[in-house]
Amino acid sequence: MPNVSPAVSGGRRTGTTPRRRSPRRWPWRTRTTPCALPTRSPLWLTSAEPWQASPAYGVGIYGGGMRLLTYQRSVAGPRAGVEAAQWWGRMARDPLGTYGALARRYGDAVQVPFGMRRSFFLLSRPEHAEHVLVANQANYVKAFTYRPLRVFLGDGLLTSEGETWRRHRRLVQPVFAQRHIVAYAPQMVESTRGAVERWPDGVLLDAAEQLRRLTLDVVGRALFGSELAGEAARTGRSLEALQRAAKIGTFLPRVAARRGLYTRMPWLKDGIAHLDGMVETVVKGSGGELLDLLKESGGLSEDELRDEVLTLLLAGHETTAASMAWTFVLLSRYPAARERLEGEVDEVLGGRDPQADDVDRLPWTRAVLSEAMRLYPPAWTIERDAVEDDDVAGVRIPAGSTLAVPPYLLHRNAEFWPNPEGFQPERFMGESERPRYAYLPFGGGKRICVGAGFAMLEATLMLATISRTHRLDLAPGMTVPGRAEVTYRPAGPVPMRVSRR
Ligand code: HEM
Repeated sequence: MPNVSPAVSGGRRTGTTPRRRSPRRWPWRTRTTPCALPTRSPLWLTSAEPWQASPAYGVGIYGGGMRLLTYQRSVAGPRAGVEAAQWWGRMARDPLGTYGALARRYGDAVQVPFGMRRSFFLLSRPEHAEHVLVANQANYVKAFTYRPLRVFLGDGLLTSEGETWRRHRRLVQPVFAQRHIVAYAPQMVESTRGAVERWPDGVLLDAAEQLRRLTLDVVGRALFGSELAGEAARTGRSLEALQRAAKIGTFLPRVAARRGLYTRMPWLKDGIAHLDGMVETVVKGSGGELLDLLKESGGLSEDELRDEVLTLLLAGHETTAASMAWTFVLLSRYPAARERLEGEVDEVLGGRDPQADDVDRLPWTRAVLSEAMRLYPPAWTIERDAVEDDDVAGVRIPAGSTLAVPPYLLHRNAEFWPNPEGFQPERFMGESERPRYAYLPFGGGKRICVGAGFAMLEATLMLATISRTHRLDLAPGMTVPGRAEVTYRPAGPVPMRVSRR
């Protein structure tokens, strides 16, 4: 983030002119050349090729000296200098809230200057997402915001690029093919049934913790043949630390090694040591199908194998746990949707636990999950850096810019989602006229979530298995705030009363 410090200039009172408070001005702002077109005017937004018409200028203090910075402004947004710096300050504290505020103030495409002549673009229309993630995906790499995560996940699928990413993806993808993942269904149901039977009737439990434990158990057993449920509480805390570090690290310069992060965030060390230990245990274990495949491929070095195992363990349980927690919170708030869900589960399953081929016969159950992921997408933002200049559905993007296409904003764009804040699973029943990229909980293009099919199967089976016998009710008077870091999840414990149906 640029180091911009405000200064104040005031005029001395002369003669007998009545005392008037002179407006305080930022000195560089008085010298700023305004855009030829006002950035917030509708004219500006409808101009045929606005970026050709006028660059925007900003002056700020960078690297100790005052410099004039030019930004090719193609869409509305805060001005370079203090105004942009204030937004960056907000973003560091509350990224999701600030993205929402920027979109409300400036519209579906927002440009926020940062650093030396670079810009961040916040794009929240389906055609933006389609262009960046699919149509011209070759022009985009994972954004610099993934840099702190990369320090820990290294060459794992989530954070690698280029030939390394292609090699890993070719290895891992076959394990997640539809015909393969149905074989994990019995394990998913067995783990869920085991967990649910241990829940004492009528007692308040932390649902977030219980569901994290369950998803870690499923991923550990199904993919790696390891029992990890007992590690869930510590893993949860380690992940909290990792996510916080990833958020803070985005705003630190030169974060390229663990040591650099530990110096600034010593509290991180314990958590990372725990995750490393867990990966070590998994790698040394006898393995599930995925681990065997990764080991036997001969295509991965030892370090790459560890990076991949850690990536799949983390990406594969935290996201599903968050979406399950949000789903139960919503069901507790919307009893009619819950009754319909229980009715469907009772009718289709007739008193037994579900199997993989029941999933197609549980449309309302799947719609409930899809709607929960619309309102609370665990991967709430997707970010890329542009390699070359581009034109994203009318927004001119200079090379080196960073772009965010946040599912959180796309999923709440009122143009495509009437009553965007309402929980209405019926939106997902039957065909829809919506553009394909108005909904992208699993991303899109070549970097689409490799575990999407696994996650949907797991979540549907879990929800049906739990709802067949149990109900979860949010403790009276509880509100559940979210925390958006790498994932968007409940900010703390989610106390819910478990009762047998
Ligand atoms: C509800 C659950 C899940 C959600 C919402 C989710 C969401 C996402 C999204 C949006 C991406 C794309 C990120 C980007 O383009 O920058 C992604 C990537 C990925 N996800 Fe998931 N995910 C879920 C579950 C899983 C599961 C169960 C696994 C594995 C067991 C998994 C493994 C991965 C991996 C390895 C990547 C990186 C893929 C690549 O870049 O090639 N995810 N996920």
